Amino acid sequence: MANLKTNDFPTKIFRFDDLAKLADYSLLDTLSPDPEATQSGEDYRPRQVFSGHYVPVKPTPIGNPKYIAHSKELFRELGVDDSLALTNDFARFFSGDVTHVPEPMRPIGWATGYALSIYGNEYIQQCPFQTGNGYGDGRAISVLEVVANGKRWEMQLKGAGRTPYCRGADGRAVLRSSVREFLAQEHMHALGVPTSRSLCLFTSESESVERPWYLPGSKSADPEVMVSNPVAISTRVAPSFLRVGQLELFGRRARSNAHPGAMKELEMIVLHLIEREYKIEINEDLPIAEKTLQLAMAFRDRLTSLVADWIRVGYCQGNFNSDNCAGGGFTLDYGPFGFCERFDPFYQSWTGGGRHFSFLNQPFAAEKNFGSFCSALQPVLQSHPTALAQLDEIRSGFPAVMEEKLQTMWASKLGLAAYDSELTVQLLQLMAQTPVDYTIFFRELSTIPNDITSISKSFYKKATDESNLQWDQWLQKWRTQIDNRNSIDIISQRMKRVNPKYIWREWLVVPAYQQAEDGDFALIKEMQEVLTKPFEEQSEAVEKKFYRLRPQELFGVGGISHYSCSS
Ligand SMILES: Nc1ncnc2c1ncn2[C@@H]1O[C@H](COP(=O)(O)OP(=O)(O)OP(=O)(O)O)[C@@H](O)[C@H]1O
Ligand SMILES: [Mg+2]
Repeated sequence: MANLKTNDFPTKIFRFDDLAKLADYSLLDTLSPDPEATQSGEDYRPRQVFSGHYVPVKPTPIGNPKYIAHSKELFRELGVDDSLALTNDFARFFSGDVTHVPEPMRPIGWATGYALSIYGNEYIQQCPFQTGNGYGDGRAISVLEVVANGKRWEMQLKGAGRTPYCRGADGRAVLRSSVREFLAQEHMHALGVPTSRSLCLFTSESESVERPWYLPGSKSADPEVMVSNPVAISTRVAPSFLRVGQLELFGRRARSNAHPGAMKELEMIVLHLIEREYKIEINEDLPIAEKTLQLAMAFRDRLTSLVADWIRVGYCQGNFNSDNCAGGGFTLDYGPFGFCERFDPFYQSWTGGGRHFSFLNQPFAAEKNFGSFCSALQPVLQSHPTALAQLDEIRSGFPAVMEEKLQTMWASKLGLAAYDSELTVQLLQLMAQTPVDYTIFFRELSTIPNDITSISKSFYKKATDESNLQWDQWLQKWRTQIDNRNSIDIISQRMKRVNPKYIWREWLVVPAYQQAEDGDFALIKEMQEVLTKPFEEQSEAVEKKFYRLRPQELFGVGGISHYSCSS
Protein backbone atom coordinates (compact mmCIF):
# COMPACT_ATOMS: atom_id res chain seq x y z
CA MET A 1 0.00 0.00 0.00
CA ALA A 2 1.32 3.40 -0.90
CA ASN A 3 2.16 5.73 1.93
CA LEU A 4 -0.55 8.24 2.60
CA LYS A 5 0.44 11.86 2.94
CA THR A 6 -1.37 14.22 5.27
CA ASN A 7 -2.57 16.39 2.41
CA ASP A 8 -4.46 13.43 1.01
CA PHE A 9 -6.98 14.38 3.66
CA PRO A 10 -7.42 18.11 3.15
CA THR A 11 -9.31 19.73 5.98
CA LYS A 12 -11.39 22.65 4.87
CA ILE A 13 -10.53 25.78 6.78
CA PHE A 14 -13.73 27.65 7.34
CA ARG A 15 -13.59 31.34 6.77
CA PHE A 16 -15.97 34.04 7.80
CA ASP A 17 -17.00 34.46 4.15
CA ASP A 18 -18.39 30.95 4.27
CA LEU A 19 -20.81 32.04 6.96
CA ALA A 20 -21.56 35.22 4.99
CA LYS A 21 -22.57 33.10 2.01
CA LEU A 22 -25.43 31.73 4.08
CA ALA A 23 -26.80 35.21 4.78
CA ASP A 24 -30.30 35.95 3.52
CA TYR A 25 -32.52 38.82 4.59
CA SER A 26 -35.33 38.63 2.07
CA LEU A 27 -38.31 38.72 4.36
CA LEU A 28 -36.99 41.24 6.77
CA ASP A 29 -36.75 43.59 3.81
CA THR A 30 -40.45 43.36 3.13
CA LEU A 31 -41.38 44.43 6.64
CA SER A 32 -41.72 48.17 6.71
CA PRO A 33 -38.90 49.80 8.60
CA ASP A 34 -39.87 52.32 11.19
CA PRO A 35 -40.06 55.71 9.48
CA GLU A 36 -38.94 57.42 12.66
CA ALA A 37 -35.96 55.20 13.27
CA THR A 38 -32.56 56.72 12.99
CA GLN A 39 -31.31 54.76 10.04
CA SER A 40 -27.69 54.76 11.14
CA GLY A 41 -28.72 52.71 14.18
CA GLU A 42 -26.57 54.82 16.44
CA ASP A 43 -29.25 56.62 18.41
CA TYR A 44 -29.32 54.62 21.61
CA ARG A 45 -31.43 56.96 23.70
CA PRO A 46 -34.66 55.49 25.00
CA ARG A 47 -37.38 56.71 22.72
CA GLN A 48 -40.89 55.97 21.59
CA VAL A 49 -41.18 53.98 18.38
CA PHE A 50 -44.68 54.56 17.08
CA SER A 51 -44.79 52.29 14.07
CA GLY A 52 -42.82 49.80 12.03
CA HIS A 53 -41.67 46.30 12.87
CA TYR A 54 -38.08 46.89 13.81
CA VAL A 55 -35.51 49.59 14.31
CA PRO A 56 -31.99 49.50 12.92
CA VAL A 57 -29.43 49.30 15.73
CA LYS A 58 -25.69 49.05 15.57
CA PRO A 59 -24.46 46.76 18.38
CA THR A 60 -21.93 48.12 20.86
CA PRO A 61 -19.00 45.69 20.99
CA ILE A 62 -17.66 44.47 24.31
CA GLY A 63 -14.04 45.41 25.06
CA ASN A 64 -11.29 42.79 24.72
CA PRO A 65 -13.53 39.89 23.76
CA LYS A 66 -12.50 36.44 24.86
CA TYR A 67 -13.92 33.27 23.36
CA ILE A 68 -15.51 30.95 25.90
CA ALA A 69 -17.51 28.36 24.00
CA HIS A 70 -19.59 27.51 20.97
CA SER A 71 -22.16 24.81 20.30
CA LYS A 72 -20.59 22.09 18.18
CA GLU A 73 -23.99 20.57 17.60
CA LEU A 74 -25.44 23.79 16.19
CA PHE A 75 -22.34 24.40 14.07
CA ARG A 76 -22.85 20.93 12.63
CA GLU A 77 -26.50 21.68 11.87
CA LEU A 78 -25.48 24.89 10.17
CA GLY A 79 -22.83 23.05 8.17
CA VAL A 80 -20.08 25.25 9.59
CA ASP A 81 -16.74 23.93 10.74
CA ASP A 82 -15.74 24.26 14.40
CA SER A 83 -12.51 25.99 13.36
CA LEU A 84 -14.54 29.08 12.44
CA ALA A 85 -15.35 29.75 16.12
CA LEU A 86 -11.69 30.43 16.83
CA THR A 87 -11.09 32.92 14.04
CA ASN A 88 -10.64 36.64 14.63
CA ASP A 89 -13.44 37.61 12.26
CA PHE A 90 -15.88 35.37 14.10
CA ALA A 91 -14.85 36.73 17.50
CA ARG A 92 -15.13 40.29 16.27
CA PHE A 93 -18.60 39.86 14.82
CA PHE A 94 -20.14 37.83 17.64
CA SER A 95 -18.71 40.09 20.30
CA GLY A 96 -20.62 42.95 18.75
CA ASP A 97 -18.41 44.60 16.13
CA VAL A 98 -20.41 44.09 12.95
CA THR A 99 -18.86 46.97 11.06
CA HIS A 100 -16.47 45.02 8.82
CA VAL A 101 -18.43 42.26 7.19
CA PRO A 102 -18.44 40.76 3.71
CA GLU A 103 -21.53 41.12 1.50
CA PRO A 104 -24.36 40.18 1.80
CA MET A 105 -23.93 40.62 5.55
CA ARG A 106 -24.78 44.03 6.90
CA PRO A 107 -22.94 46.33 9.24
CA ILE A 108 -26.10 46.98 11.22
CA GLY A 109 -28.54 44.93 13.26
CA TRP A 110 -32.15 45.33 14.32
CA ALA A 111 -34.21 45.35 17.49
CA THR A 112 -37.95 44.93 17.81
CA GLY A 113 -40.65 46.44 19.96
CA TYR A 114 -43.10 44.28 21.83
CA ALA A 115 -45.91 44.55 24.34
CA LEU A 116 -46.21 42.88 27.70
CA SER A 117 -49.04 40.97 29.32
CA ILE A 118 -48.50 39.37 32.71
CA TYR A 119 -50.70 36.33 33.25
CA GLY A 120 -53.09 37.65 30.62
CA ASN A 121 -53.28 41.24 31.88
CA GLU A 122 -52.10 43.98 29.55
CA TYR A 123 -49.41 46.29 30.90
CA ILE A 124 -47.85 49.50 29.65
CA GLN A 125 -46.36 50.56 32.98
CA GLN A 126 -43.00 48.95 32.16
CA CYS A 127 -42.60 51.38 29.28
CA PRO A 128 -40.80 54.55 30.44
CA PHE A 129 -43.28 56.66 28.45
CA GLN A 130 -46.29 54.81 29.85
CA THR A 131 -47.51 54.23 26.30
CA GLY A 132 -46.01 50.86 25.41
CA ASN A 133 -44.06 52.47 22.56
CA GLY A 134 -40.72 52.28 24.36
CA TYR A 135 -40.75 48.60 25.33
CA GLY A 136 -39.01 45.80 23.42
CA ASP A 137 -35.56 44.32 22.86
CA GLY A 138 -33.57 46.41 25.31
CA ARG A 139 -30.35 44.49 24.91
CA ALA A 140 -31.03 41.85 22.27
CA ILE A 141 -29.96 42.80 18.76
CA SER A 142 -30.39 40.55 15.75
CA VAL A 143 -27.50 40.74 13.32
CA LEU A 144 -27.85 38.02 10.76
CA GLU A 145 -30.26 35.66 9.07
CA VAL A 146 -28.88 32.58 7.39
CA VAL A 147 -30.34 29.74 5.41
CA ALA A 148 -28.45 26.52 6.00
CA ASN A 149 -29.48 23.06 4.88
CA GLY A 150 -32.87 24.45 3.90
CA LYS A 151 -33.51 25.91 7.33
CA ARG A 152 -33.67 29.58 8.16
CA TRP A 153 -32.06 30.89 11.33
CA GLU A 154 -31.98 34.34 12.87
CA MET A 155 -28.94 35.14 14.97
CA GLN A 156 -29.32 37.49 17.87
CA LEU A 157 -26.68 38.98 20.16
CA LYS A 158 -27.84 39.24 23.76
CA GLY A 159 -26.08 41.93 25.75
CA ALA A 160 -24.80 43.86 22.74
CA GLY A 161 -25.55 47.28 24.16
CA ARG A 162 -28.41 49.69 24.34
CA THR A 163 -31.27 49.99 21.90
CA PRO A 164 -34.10 52.54 21.78
CA TYR A 165 -36.00 50.09 24.02
CA CYS A 166 -33.31 49.95 26.72
CA ARG A 167 -35.37 52.06 29.13
CA GLY A 168 -32.28 53.72 30.52
CA ALA A 169 -30.51 50.45 31.34
CA ASP A 170 -27.03 49.51 30.10
CA GLY A 171 -27.93 47.02 27.39
CA ARG A 172 -25.45 44.54 28.81
CA ALA A 173 -25.71 40.99 30.09
CA VAL A 174 -23.37 39.71 32.76
CA LEU A 175 -21.28 36.60 32.38
CA ARG A 176 -23.38 34.69 34.92
CA SER A 177 -26.67 35.05 33.05
CA SER A 178 -24.98 34.55 29.68
CA VAL A 179 -23.34 31.29 30.77
CA ARG A 180 -26.69 30.12 32.11
CA GLU A 181 -28.59 30.90 28.91
CA PHE A 182 -25.82 29.50 26.72
CA LEU A 183 -25.70 26.16 28.55
CA ALA A 184 -29.43 25.87 29.17
CA GLN A 185 -30.47 26.30 25.54
CA GLU A 186 -28.36 23.41 24.29
CA HIS A 187 -29.33 21.32 27.31
CA MET A 188 -33.02 21.81 26.55
CA HIS A 189 -32.43 20.94 22.91
CA ALA A 190 -30.74 17.72 23.98
CA LEU A 191 -33.68 17.01 26.31
CA GLY A 192 -35.93 17.14 23.27
CA VAL A 193 -37.59 20.39 24.28
CA PRO A 194 -38.08 23.02 21.54
CA THR A 195 -35.90 26.03 22.30
CA SER A 196 -33.87 28.90 20.97
CA ARG A 197 -30.33 27.62 20.48
CA SER A 198 -26.85 28.75 21.44
CA LEU A 199 -24.27 29.63 18.85
CA CYS A 200 -21.41 31.03 20.89
CA LEU A 201 -20.35 32.89 23.99
CA PHE A 202 -17.79 35.68 24.38
CA THR A 203 -16.89 37.58 27.50
CA SER A 204 -15.02 40.83 27.95
CA GLU A 205 -11.64 40.94 29.62
CA SER A 206 -11.92 44.66 30.25
CA GLU A 207 -15.55 45.61 30.80
CA SER A 208 -17.79 44.91 33.74
CA VAL A 209 -21.09 46.17 35.10
CA GLU A 210 -22.71 46.07 38.50
CA ARG A 211 -25.75 44.01 39.35
CA PRO A 212 -27.50 43.33 42.65
CA TRP A 213 -26.59 39.87 43.92
CA TYR A 214 -26.46 37.69 47.00
CA LEU A 215 -23.71 37.37 49.59
CA PRO A 216 -22.22 33.86 49.69
CA GLY A 217 -24.57 31.46 51.48
CA SER A 218 -27.24 34.15 51.84
CA LYS A 219 -30.75 33.03 52.78
CA SER A 220 -32.22 36.41 51.91
CA ALA A 221 -35.00 36.61 49.31
CA ASP A 222 -33.52 39.79 47.82
CA PRO A 223 -29.91 40.44 46.86
CA GLU A 224 -27.97 42.36 49.47
CA VAL A 225 -25.05 43.81 47.53
CA MET A 226 -24.03 45.24 44.20
CA VAL A 227 -21.50 42.95 42.55
CA SER A 228 -19.26 43.81 39.65
CA ASN A 229 -19.47 41.23 36.87
CA PRO A 230 -17.68 40.86 33.55
CA VAL A 231 -20.04 41.50 30.64
CA ALA A 232 -20.63 38.93 27.94
CA ILE A 233 -22.43 38.47 24.66
CA SER A 234 -24.11 35.20 23.89
CA THR A 235 -25.53 34.62 20.44
CA ARG A 236 -28.81 32.80 20.32
CA VAL A 237 -30.37 31.36 17.24
CA ALA A 238 -33.95 30.54 16.25
CA PRO A 239 -36.19 30.60 13.16
CA SER A 240 -37.39 33.94 14.54
CA PHE A 241 -37.57 35.78 17.84
CA LEU A 242 -41.20 36.80 17.37
CA ARG A 243 -42.96 36.76 20.70
CA VAL A 244 -46.62 36.73 21.66
CA GLY A 245 -45.94 40.22 23.04
CA GLN A 246 -44.86 41.35 19.60
CA LEU A 247 -48.13 40.30 18.00
CA GLU A 248 -49.85 42.02 20.89
CA LEU A 249 -48.07 45.32 20.26
CA PHE A 250 -49.46 45.43 16.73
CA GLY A 251 -52.80 43.97 17.81
CA ARG A 252 -53.23 46.70 20.42
CA ARG A 253 -52.32 49.37 17.88
CA ALA A 254 -54.79 47.97 15.35
CA ARG A 255 -57.49 47.74 18.01
CA SER A 256 -57.08 51.38 19.01
CA ASN A 257 -56.41 52.57 15.47
CA ALA A 258 -53.16 54.10 16.72
CA HIS A 259 -52.15 55.21 13.22
CA PRO A 260 -53.49 54.74 9.69
CA GLY A 261 -51.17 51.84 8.92
CA ALA A 262 -51.82 49.95 12.16
CA MET A 263 -54.02 47.25 10.70
CA LYS A 264 -51.69 46.70 7.78
CA GLU A 265 -48.74 46.32 10.15
CA LEU A 266 -50.63 43.75 12.22
CA GLU A 267 -51.44 41.73 9.11
CA MET A 268 -47.81 41.90 8.03
CA ILE A 269 -46.47 40.63 11.32
CA VAL A 270 -49.04 37.80 11.37
CA LEU A 271 -47.99 36.74 7.88
CA HIS A 272 -44.35 37.12 8.84
CA LEU A 273 -44.81 34.81 11.85
CA ILE A 274 -46.42 32.24 9.56
CA GLU A 275 -43.61 32.58 7.05
CA ARG A 276 -40.90 32.19 9.66
CA GLU A 277 -42.40 29.56 11.94
CA TYR A 278 -45.34 27.82 10.27
CA LYS A 279 -44.45 27.75 6.60
CA ILE A 280 -44.75 23.97 6.39
CA GLU A 281 -48.11 23.67 8.11
CA ILE A 282 -49.94 26.63 6.58
CA ASN A 283 -50.70 26.90 2.88
CA GLU A 284 -49.44 30.16 1.44
CA ASP A 285 -52.37 30.54 -0.96
CA LEU A 286 -55.11 30.67 1.64
CA PRO A 287 -56.89 33.95 2.43
CA ILE A 288 -55.51 35.74 5.48
CA ALA A 289 -58.53 34.95 7.71
CA GLU A 290 -58.10 31.23 7.13
CA LYS A 291 -54.34 31.50 7.64
CA THR A 292 -54.88 33.31 10.92
CA LEU A 293 -57.15 30.56 12.22
CA GLN A 294 -54.68 27.89 11.20
CA LEU A 295 -51.95 29.86 12.92
CA ALA A 296 -53.93 29.90 16.16
CA MET A 297 -54.51 26.14 15.91
CA ALA A 298 -50.88 25.38 15.14
CA PHE A 299 -49.57 27.63 17.91
CA ARG A 300 -51.99 26.07 20.39
CA ASP A 301 -50.66 22.67 19.43
CA ARG A 302 -47.02 23.70 19.85
CA LEU A 303 -47.50 25.66 23.04
CA THR A 304 -49.34 22.82 24.78
CA SER A 305 -46.67 20.32 23.67
CA LEU A 306 -43.98 22.68 24.90
CA VAL A 307 -45.45 23.01 28.37
CA ALA A 308 -45.98 19.24 28.62
CA ASP A 309 -42.29 18.87 27.73
CA TRP A 310 -41.28 21.40 30.36
CA ILE A 311 -43.09 19.36 32.97
CA ARG A 312 -41.63 16.14 31.62
CA VAL A 313 -38.07 17.37 32.29
CA GLY A 314 -38.78 19.38 35.44
CA TYR A 315 -38.26 22.82 33.87
CA CYS A 316 -39.85 25.96 35.22
CA GLN A 317 -39.59 29.04 32.97
CA GLY A 318 -40.21 31.23 35.98
CA ASN A 319 -41.33 34.38 34.20
CA PHE A 320 -43.75 33.20 31.55
CA ASN A 321 -45.10 36.59 30.48
CA SER A 322 -46.32 37.12 26.94
CA ASP A 323 -43.04 38.83 26.06
CA ASN A 324 -41.13 35.70 27.02
CA CYS A 325 -43.43 33.41 25.07
CA ALA A 326 -42.13 32.70 21.55
CA GLY A 327 -44.72 32.72 18.77
CA GLY A 328 -42.93 29.69 17.32
CA GLY A 329 -43.84 27.69 20.42
CA PHE A 330 -40.34 27.12 21.75
CA THR A 331 -38.60 28.06 25.00
CA LEU A 332 -37.25 31.61 25.01
CA ASP A 333 -35.56 33.81 27.62
CA TYR A 334 -33.62 31.79 30.14
CA GLY A 335 -33.74 34.34 32.93
CA PRO A 336 -35.00 33.28 36.34
CA PHE A 337 -35.61 29.72 35.20
CA GLY A 338 -34.82 26.59 37.16
CA PHE A 339 -35.19 22.84 37.22
CA CYS A 340 -37.22 21.21 39.93
CA GLU A 341 -34.94 19.04 42.01
CA ARG A 342 -36.89 18.29 45.19
CA PHE A 343 -40.39 17.83 43.81
CA ASP A 344 -42.78 20.61 44.68
CA PRO A 345 -45.81 21.37 42.47
CA PHE A 346 -45.30 25.07 43.22
CA TYR A 347 -41.56 25.04 42.61
CA GLN A 348 -40.42 28.43 41.30
CA SER A 349 -36.98 29.99 41.51
CA TRP A 350 -37.95 33.56 40.70
CA THR A 351 -38.98 35.39 43.85
CA GLY A 352 -41.21 37.68 41.78
CA GLY A 353 -43.08 34.86 40.03
CA GLY A 354 -45.36 33.72 42.84
CA ARG A 355 -47.54 30.71 42.22
CA HIS A 356 -48.70 31.98 38.83
CA PHE A 357 -45.55 30.91 37.08
CA SER A 358 -44.72 27.95 39.30
CA PHE A 359 -43.91 24.47 38.02
CA LEU A 360 -47.26 22.74 37.70
CA ASN A 361 -49.11 25.99 37.12
CA GLN A 362 -47.34 26.50 33.79
CA PRO A 363 -50.26 25.09 31.78
CA PHE A 364 -52.42 27.91 33.17
CA ALA A 365 -49.78 30.54 32.52
CA ALA A 366 -49.52 29.22 28.95
CA GLU A 367 -53.28 29.44 28.57
CA LYS A 368 -53.13 33.10 29.60
CA ASN A 369 -50.43 33.78 27.02
CA PHE A 370 -52.48 31.96 24.41
CA GLY A 371 -55.42 34.19 25.31
CA SER A 372 -53.23 37.26 24.74
CA PHE A 373 -52.14 35.82 21.41
CA CYS A 374 -55.74 35.29 20.28
CA SER A 375 -56.69 38.82 21.37
CA ALA A 376 -53.88 40.13 19.19
CA LEU A 377 -55.25 38.21 16.20
CA GLN A 378 -58.83 39.42 16.62
CA PRO A 379 -58.52 42.68 14.65
CA VAL A 380 -57.37 40.70 11.59
CA LEU A 381 -60.70 38.88 11.66
CA GLN A 382 -62.91 41.81 12.55
CA SER A 383 -64.89 41.70 9.32
CA HIS A 384 -65.28 37.90 9.47
CA PRO A 385 -67.77 37.09 12.27
CA THR A 386 -67.64 33.35 11.61
CA ALA A 387 -63.89 33.31 11.80
CA LEU A 388 -63.98 35.36 15.00
CA ALA A 389 -66.29 32.78 16.55
CA GLN A 390 -63.94 30.02 15.41
CA LEU A 391 -61.00 31.84 16.99
CA ASP A 392 -62.94 31.96 20.24
CA GLU A 393 -63.48 28.22 20.05
CA ILE A 394 -59.80 27.61 19.45
CA ARG A 395 -59.03 29.76 22.46
CA SER A 396 -61.56 28.06 24.73
CA GLY A 397 -60.36 24.64 23.56
CA PHE A 398 -56.92 25.27 25.06
CA PRO A 399 -57.45 23.50 28.43
CA ALA A 400 -58.73 20.31 26.77
CA VAL A 401 -55.76 20.11 24.40
CA MET A 402 -53.39 20.92 27.25
CA GLU A 403 -54.90 18.21 29.41
CA GLU A 404 -54.56 15.64 26.64
CA LYS A 405 -50.88 16.52 26.16
CA LEU A 406 -50.24 16.30 29.89
CA GLN A 407 -51.91 12.93 30.13
CA THR A 408 -49.85 11.55 27.27
CA MET A 409 -46.73 12.94 28.89
CA TRP A 410 -47.47 11.38 32.31
CA ALA A 411 -48.31 8.07 30.69
CA SER A 412 -44.98 8.06 28.85
CA LYS A 413 -43.03 9.04 31.97
CA LEU A 414 -44.66 6.13 33.77
CA GLY A 415 -44.36 3.62 30.94
CA LEU A 416 -48.13 3.21 30.72
CA ALA A 417 -50.04 2.43 27.55
CA ALA A 418 -52.72 4.89 28.61
CA TYR A 419 -52.99 7.59 31.23
CA ASP A 420 -54.28 6.51 34.59
CA SER A 421 -55.54 9.43 36.60
CA GLU A 422 -55.73 7.77 40.01
CA LEU A 423 -52.29 6.24 39.74
CA THR A 424 -50.72 9.52 38.60
CA VAL A 425 -52.40 11.73 41.18
CA GLN A 426 -51.49 9.30 43.95
CA LEU A 427 -47.91 9.33 42.76
CA LEU A 428 -47.66 13.13 42.66
CA GLN A 429 -49.01 13.26 46.20
CA LEU A 430 -46.48 10.72 47.40
CA MET A 431 -43.66 12.47 45.57
CA ALA A 432 -44.49 15.78 47.26
CA GLN A 433 -45.03 14.20 50.64
CA THR A 434 -41.79 12.16 50.79
CA PRO A 435 -40.28 14.39 49.08
CA VAL A 436 -38.33 12.99 46.12
CA ASP A 437 -35.85 14.28 43.61
CA TYR A 438 -37.95 14.63 40.45
CA THR A 439 -35.27 13.47 38.00
CA ILE A 440 -33.67 10.71 40.04
CA PHE A 441 -37.09 9.32 40.93
CA PHE A 442 -38.29 8.92 37.34
CA ARG A 443 -34.93 7.65 36.14
CA GLU A 444 -34.87 4.98 38.83
CA LEU A 445 -38.47 4.11 38.07
CA SER A 446 -37.37 3.58 34.49
CA THR A 447 -35.44 0.50 35.63
CA ILE A 448 -38.88 -0.97 36.51
CA PRO A 449 -37.94 -1.91 40.06
CA ASN A 450 -39.74 -4.59 42.07
CA ASP A 451 -39.35 -2.82 45.38
CA ILE A 452 -38.59 0.66 46.59
CA THR A 453 -34.85 0.15 47.23
CA SER A 454 -33.69 1.92 44.09
CA ILE A 455 -36.30 4.67 44.04
CA SER A 456 -35.50 5.50 47.64
CA LYS A 457 -32.22 6.91 46.27
CA SER A 458 -34.35 9.84 45.22
CA PHE A 459 -35.79 10.48 48.69
CA TYR A 460 -34.73 13.69 50.36
CA LYS A 461 -35.76 12.33 53.76
CA LYS A 462 -35.72 8.88 55.23
CA ALA A 463 -39.25 7.63 54.65
CA THR A 464 -41.39 6.63 57.61
CA ASP A 465 -42.71 3.06 57.82
CA GLU A 466 -46.11 4.31 56.81
CA SER A 467 -44.75 6.13 53.83
CA ASN A 468 -42.68 3.10 52.80
CA LEU A 469 -45.84 1.05 52.88
CA GLN A 470 -47.65 3.59 50.70
CA TRP A 471 -44.76 3.57 48.23
CA ASP A 472 -44.75 -0.18 48.17
CA GLN A 473 -48.48 -0.32 47.48
CA TRP A 474 -48.21 2.28 44.79
CA LEU A 475 -45.31 0.46 43.14
CA GLN A 476 -47.13 -2.88 43.10
CA LYS A 477 -50.21 -1.24 41.60
CA TRP A 478 -48.09 0.55 39.00
CA ARG A 479 -46.31 -2.66 38.03
CA THR A 480 -49.63 -4.29 37.19
CA GLN A 481 -50.50 -1.39 34.95
CA ILE A 482 -47.36 -0.80 32.93
CA ASP A 483 -47.66 -1.31 29.22
CA ASN A 484 -47.94 -5.09 29.04
CA ARG A 485 -47.84 -5.16 25.24
CA ASN A 486 -44.07 -4.96 25.50
CA SER A 487 -41.29 -6.65 27.41
CA ILE A 488 -39.96 -5.02 30.57
CA ASP A 489 -36.74 -4.26 28.72
CA ILE A 490 -38.47 -2.34 25.98
CA ILE A 491 -40.60 -0.38 28.42
CA SER A 492 -37.52 0.45 30.44
CA GLN A 493 -35.65 1.65 27.36
CA ARG A 494 -38.61 3.79 26.33
CA MET A 495 -38.92 5.32 29.76
CA LYS A 496 -35.21 6.14 29.73
CA ARG A 497 -35.72 8.09 26.53
CA VAL A 498 -38.37 10.20 28.22
CA ASN A 499 -36.90 10.49 31.72
CA PRO A 500 -33.44 12.09 31.61
CA LYS A 501 -30.61 11.02 33.88
CA TYR A 502 -28.81 14.36 33.90
CA ILE A 503 -30.55 17.66 34.30
CA TRP A 504 -29.56 21.17 35.17
CA ARG A 505 -28.76 21.40 38.87
CA GLU A 506 -28.16 25.03 39.68
CA TRP A 507 -25.69 24.31 42.51
CA LEU A 508 -23.48 22.50 40.00
CA VAL A 509 -23.72 25.32 37.46
CA VAL A 510 -22.85 28.10 39.91
CA PRO A 511 -19.16 27.08 40.20
CA ALA A 512 -18.96 26.98 36.40
CA TYR A 513 -19.83 30.66 35.98
CA GLN A 514 -17.93 31.65 39.11
CA GLN A 515 -14.73 30.09 37.79
CA ALA A 516 -15.39 31.68 34.40
CA GLU A 517 -15.39 35.07 36.13
CA ASP A 518 -11.77 34.26 37.03
CA GLY A 519 -10.95 33.24 33.49
CA ASP A 520 -11.23 29.47 33.95
CA PHE A 521 -13.70 27.92 31.51
CA ALA A 522 -13.01 24.25 32.23
CA LEU A 523 -16.23 23.68 34.16
CA ILE A 524 -18.29 25.32 31.43
CA LYS A 525 -16.85 22.79 28.96
CA GLU A 526 -17.59 19.97 31.39
CA MET A 527 -21.18 21.13 31.88
CA GLN A 528 -21.56 21.43 28.11
CA GLU A 529 -20.48 17.81 27.69
CA VAL A 530 -22.69 16.41 30.44
CA LEU A 531 -25.81 18.47 29.75
CA THR A 532 -25.90 17.77 26.03
CA LYS A 533 -26.20 14.02 26.65
CA PRO A 534 -28.91 13.97 29.30
CA PHE A 535 -30.34 10.57 28.47
CA GLU A 536 -27.03 8.71 28.25
CA GLU A 537 -25.59 6.87 31.23
CA GLN A 538 -22.16 8.59 30.82
CA SER A 539 -19.16 7.66 32.98
CA GLU A 540 -19.09 6.62 36.62
CA ALA A 541 -17.32 9.83 37.52
CA VAL A 542 -20.06 11.87 35.86
CA GLU A 543 -22.73 9.84 37.60
CA LYS A 544 -21.09 10.39 40.96
CA LYS A 545 -20.90 14.11 40.47
CA PHE A 546 -24.12 14.93 38.63
CA TYR A 547 -26.67 12.24 39.50
CA ARG A 548 -27.01 13.44 43.04
CA LEU A 549 -29.46 14.89 45.49
CA ARG A 550 -28.92 18.53 46.24
CA PRO A 551 -27.03 18.82 49.55
CA GLN A 552 -29.35 19.98 52.34
CA GLU A 553 -27.25 23.07 53.10
CA LEU A 554 -27.84 24.35 49.56
CA PHE A 555 -31.58 24.68 49.95
CA GLY A 556 -32.94 28.17 50.46
CA VAL A 557 -29.71 29.83 49.32
CA GLY A 558 -29.97 33.06 47.30
CA GLY A 559 -28.54 32.68 43.79
CA ILE A 560 -29.03 28.89 43.89
CA SER A 561 -32.57 28.21 45.09
CA HIS A 562 -33.99 31.55 44.15
CA TYR A 563 -33.19 34.89 42.54
CA SER A 564 -35.04 38.15 42.45
CA CYS A 565 -33.34 39.18 39.24
CA SER A 566 -31.07 37.18 37.05
CA SER A 567 -29.89 39.46 34.29
N1 LIG B 1 -29.46 45.43 31.02
C1 LIG B 1 -30.48 45.72 30.24
N2 LIG B 1 -30.43 46.76 29.38
C2 LIG B 1 -31.47 47.06 28.58
N3 LIG B 1 -32.61 46.38 28.55
C3 LIG B 1 -32.73 45.31 29.38
C4 LIG B 1 -31.68 44.93 30.25
N4 LIG B 1 -32.10 43.85 30.94
C5 LIG B 1 -33.34 43.55 30.50
N5 LIG B 1 -33.73 44.45 29.57
C6 LIG B 1 -35.02 44.46 28.87
O1 LIG B 1 -36.05 44.38 29.82
C7 LIG B 1 -37.11 43.55 29.37
C8 LIG B 1 -37.47 42.52 30.39
O2 LIG B 1 -36.34 41.78 30.75
P1 LIG B 1 -36.19 40.19 30.68
O3 LIG B 1 -35.45 39.82 31.89
O4 LIG B 1 -37.44 39.52 30.28
O5 LIG B 1 -35.30 40.10 29.41
P2 LIG B 1 -34.05 39.53 28.83
O6 LIG B 1 -33.56 38.40 29.61
O7 LIG B 1 -33.09 40.60 28.48
O8 LIG B 1 -34.69 39.18 27.51
P3 LIG B 1 -35.12 38.17 26.44
O9 LIG B 1 -36.59 38.04 26.67
O10 LIG B 1 -34.76 38.92 25.22
O11 LIG B 1 -34.34 36.93 26.65
C9 LIG B 1 -36.67 42.98 28.04
O12 LIG B 1 -37.34 43.69 27.06
C10 LIG B 1 -35.20 43.24 27.99
O13 LIG B 1 -34.74 43.48 26.67
MG1 LIG C 1 -37.54 38.64 28.37
